[in-house]
Amino acid sequence: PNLSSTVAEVNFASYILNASGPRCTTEAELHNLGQSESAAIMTKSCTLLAREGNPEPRYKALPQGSIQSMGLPNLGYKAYLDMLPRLTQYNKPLIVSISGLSINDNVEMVSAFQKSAADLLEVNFSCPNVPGKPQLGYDFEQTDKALAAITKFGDKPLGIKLPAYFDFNHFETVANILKKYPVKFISSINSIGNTLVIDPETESPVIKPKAGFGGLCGSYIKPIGLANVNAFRQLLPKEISIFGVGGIYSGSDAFEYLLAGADAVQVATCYQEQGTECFSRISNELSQILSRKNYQDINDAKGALKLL
Ligand SMILES: O=C(O)c1[nH]c(=O)[nH]c(=O)c1Cl
Repeated sequence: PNLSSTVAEVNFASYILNASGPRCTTEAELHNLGQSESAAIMTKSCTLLAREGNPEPRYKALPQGSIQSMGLPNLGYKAYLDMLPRLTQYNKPLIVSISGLSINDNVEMVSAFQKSAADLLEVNFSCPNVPGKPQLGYDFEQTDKALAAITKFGDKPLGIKLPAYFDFNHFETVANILKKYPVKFISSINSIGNTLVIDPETESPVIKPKAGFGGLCGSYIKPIGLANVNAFRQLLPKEISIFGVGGIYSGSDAFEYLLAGADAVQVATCYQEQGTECFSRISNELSQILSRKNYQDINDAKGALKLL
């Protein structure tokens, strides 16, 4: 069956792409993604200047996912501006993730990438791991202010990477803010911020930064990602596309996001743990599920969740 998707009016050859974060910081990693079955090349969230990130250990694989507090390690936005033209050879959408530490930083970077080889801009409102920096997406006033500032210019599709919400009032408040601006997509969800994993043997947290508080990823958070995708699908106009993220390891996980209404899905932890083979495997598994269930096309199953 046909797995191709249109997200924010940009065509993707398949439904499965990499999420910002794992294995997408260096140019070599991005060329590797270009040569893989990932439907796009998505970069690690970038900041104005290069960053080392948080002290290690800052990533810990867990039985059903991971906990991490990387602290936005990246090469700085100018490095990504410079390498983008060398990544167009793979003929797949280039998505730049931008995570400024202030609204001014976001304005400077968004305006630069609006004039770049990027196809889509994903602005990260949900990094939970910079000490002293709250997640923008949990401050509705700042979210509104930031959107007003970064959507002022350029015609490349701009979207927002959102944190998880857990309350219908929050879904509605955020959806109403998004509808005020020319936002073309959302990516939902980011890791669940500020969780704590303790090792009873060492009697310590499993990661060093922020006294062990870090973003929870992987299978643990799939039910939260599905709920956020489905809630925003119902609250947002169809003109706003939705990337589903959170705990996708298999074609079945991807199919659940499809039923919830996702236009395409991003894979993070599974890509971190398994490498680029995950994209073709997950695509093939999804294709088999669609065949078995007699769906000819992704769009026949999109948002087709059958309530009890
Ligand atoms: O610590 C990180 O770099 C990080 N980690 C996350 O789980 N989400 C993010 O958006 C970022 Cl920017």
